[in-house]
This record gives sequence, C-alpha cells and structure tokens, in this order.
Amino acid sequence: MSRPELVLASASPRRVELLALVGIVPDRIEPADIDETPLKDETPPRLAARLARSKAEAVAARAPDSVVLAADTVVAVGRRLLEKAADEAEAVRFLKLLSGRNHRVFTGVAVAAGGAIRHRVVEARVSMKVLSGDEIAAYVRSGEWRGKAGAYGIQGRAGAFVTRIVGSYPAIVGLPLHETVNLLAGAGWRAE
Ligand SMILES: Cc1cn([C@H]2C[C@H](O)[C@@H](COP(=O)(O)OP(=O)(O)OP(=O)(O)O)O2)c(=O)[nH]c1=O
Repeated sequence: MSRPELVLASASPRRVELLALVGIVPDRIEPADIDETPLKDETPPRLAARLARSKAEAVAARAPDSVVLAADTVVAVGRRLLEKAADEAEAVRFLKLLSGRNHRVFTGVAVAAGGAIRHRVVEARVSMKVLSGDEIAAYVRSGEWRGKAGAYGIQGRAGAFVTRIVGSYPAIVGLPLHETVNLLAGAGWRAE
C-alpha cells in the first residue's frame, strides 16, 4: 500500500533540514498563514501547542487525504513571552532580556491525519552568558536573529552565547525529532 502524502505546513527552512537529518523528506511544503497572537493569559506551552495545531489544521482543511505536520517555537524568559522580533530594536530588547539568564524554549509539534490531530509540546532549558552591548549590537547587525523566536539561533553564531542546555536541541532549532517521528508513526507514516 502506498504511503499518504506528507505535507510540511511550515515556511521554516530549519524544519526541512531537521527532518532530512532523520530521513524524512516532505512530499510538499505548504506554509500556513495564521494569526500567531497569544491569547490573554495563555502560557507559553499552551501557545506553542495551539499554534502548531492551528497551522496543521489550516493546511489539513485543504489536503484532507494527506498527513500534515506543523510546529511552533516560542521562548519564555521570566514572565515574558518572546516570539519573533519585529525589528532590530526589538531584537536588542530580547537579547538584553536573555543575557546572563536561563530561559525556556517550547516547541509544539502537531500531526493531522484522517480528520484527527495529535500534538506534543517539548521544553528545553537554555542558559546564556552575559552579553555585552557590543556583542548584542554585532549580533543584531548580522541579521541572524530574523525569523527566529527569541531573536537568536542556537545553530548559528548565537551558539557561542549558550553555556548549557537541558532538553532537546532540535526542539530549540524548531522541531523535536523524537516526538515528530513518533507522531508520524502514530498517524501511519514512516520514513522509507
Ligand atoms: C530559539 C530558536 C528558534 N529558531 C527558529 C525556529 C522557528 O523557525 C522560529 C520560530 O518561529 P515559528 O513561528 O515557530 O516558525 P516559522 O515562522 O519559522 O515557520 P512556520 O510558522 O511557517 O512553521 O525560530 C531557530 O532557528 N533557532 C533557535 O535557536
């Protein structure tokens, strides 16, 4: 029996690269365009779950016979929730908040198949060294922060800012691989 089509509901190039590491190549990529505004008093893990599910549902509505995979990554520091920075000034603010502290990264991953949807939320804890004003300015100039939750990329230059992580590294980069493979297997989809 042939496998159903696998659709990745994401515009994130990192998610494609992470899937490739475990031998998963989506048949199609169709980013979901949804409103990512948090609800009032929504916790970071609930937000990551809701957005991952909404992205998967939005694309599954147009591809009911496919297996649809989506994810969402948010950063939480203290009581603050950090999504993607809108501009350089916001990126500077985010990096000042993360400097010399621990924060948490939550990635929700959702798989929709056959009218059902299942999800997981994976947490990682990240410690960052104290960042000087010059380091923040140089990092923001590099542009690497664009399109990344919390305005940094652990897989890039900001990897040198990180002193310790507890939890899933691929979840920080945008997709927890263990949970993703399990969710896909639960939906009857396995890599060849
Ligand atoms: C913390 C962190 C996040 N990120 C990325 C992962 C996600 O792509 C992005 C968070 O934004 P998301 O809204 O999760 O995803 P996206 O906008 O890139 O793509 P789509 O909504 O279409 O799926 O931040 C890194 O690449 N490295 C990091 O260290």
